Order: sequence, then C-alpha cells, then structure tokens
Amino acid sequence: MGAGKTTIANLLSPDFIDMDDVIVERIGMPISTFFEIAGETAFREIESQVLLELTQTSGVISTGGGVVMSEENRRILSKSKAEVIYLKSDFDTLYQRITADKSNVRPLFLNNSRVELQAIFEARAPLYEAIATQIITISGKSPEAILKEIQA
Ligand SMILES: Nc1ncnc2c1ncn2[C@@H]1O[C@H](COP(=O)(O)OP(=O)(O)OP(=O)(O)O)[C@@H](O)[C@H]1O
Ligand SMILES: O=C(O)C1=C[C@@H](O)[C@@H](O)[C@H](O)C1
Ligand SMILES: [Mg+2]
Repeated sequence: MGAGKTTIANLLSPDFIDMDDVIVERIGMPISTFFEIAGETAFREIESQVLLELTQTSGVISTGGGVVMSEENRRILSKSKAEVIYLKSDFDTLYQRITADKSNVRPLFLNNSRVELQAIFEARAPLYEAIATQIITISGKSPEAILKEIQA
C-alpha cells in the first residue's frame, strides 16, 4: 500500500489498468465501504477474479496492495507471462504516504494500528519478493527516477 503502483503504472503507460478501479466499478462503491458492508473476504474473492481476467489481457496493470496475500493470486502472477515489478520500500515511507493520501483512504489503514500495519508489511514483503521478476527500491526516489530504473 502506497508504494506508488498506480503512480508508476500511469507513467509507464497512461492507458494502464488499475485493479482497484476495476473493482470499484464492479462493486459500485468505494473499497472502504465494501469492506464495511461485505467484509474483506468478499473483497478478496472479487480481487482474485479481476486479477485472473486482467492477466489474460495485455498492457500495464497496477495491482491492489494486498494481491500477494492469496496463494492462488501468486500462482496466477507467477504463471502469467507478465513482468511483475515489485516497488520495494521501507515501512516508514509507506506509512507516511498512506497517512497523507487523503484522496484515497485505504480500509486497512482505517482498521489497523501502526503496529498492526507494520506486521502486515513484514508478512507481505517476502511474498512480493518471491513473485517479482524485477525489484526496484523506491525510498527517496521520484516517480520519474523509478520509471527510468524500470526502463533501463
Ligand atoms: N516516488 C514517489 N515519491 C513521493 N510520493 C509518491 C511517489 N510515488 C507515489 N507517491 C505518492 O504516494 C501516494 C500513494 O501512491 P499510489 O496511490 O500510487 O500507491 P499504490 O501503491 O497504488 O497504493 P495502493 O496499494 O493503495 O493501491 C500518493 O499520494 C502518491 O502521489
Ligand atoms: O493492501 C491492501 O490490502 C489493499 C490495498 C488497496 O490497493 C486496495 O486493494 C484495498 O484497500 C486493499
Ligand atoms: Mg494503487
């Protein structure tokens, strides 16, 4: 969450597809509202379905931050021919960004303390590492510098 997947995907390809946007269109409400009404498990089921559909298309996709939590999703990403770019960050950078990003309030941010979010971050990091075909360390770098590294 907050590593810049949507920001960097937009720079890579302005006609990129953001998984969260596809999900919002499908559920007809903000993700945080859906979490409240239907719960995270229902969200994860839709997320997996959307991932499967999008990996059968071409182009740049920015995933949701929690996509690596499901073994099935990791299998879908590993088996796809896609390049999977992990924007690797330290926790403090991500925490500052998601705290400041008032235009996109993440439900996991609302529902978890800083300590709990750090635990989520630590559980996810090795999962991202395991499926990535390219790892870019993003802390302290501008979006343009990150784009250049990806394209190098
Ligand atoms: N390299 C960067 N330097 C500084 N700020 C950045 C950078 N990349 C993104 N941001 C800012 O950080 C916030 C989160 O970025 P973004 O929404 O692209 O992250 P994300 O990985 O798509 O998050 P999520 O997992 O919730 O979808 C935004 O406010 C964005 O403007
Ligand atoms: O990190 C997560 O689990 C999430 C990140 C967002 O992109 C959204 O997909 C949703 O808020 C869940
Ligand atoms: Mg995003």
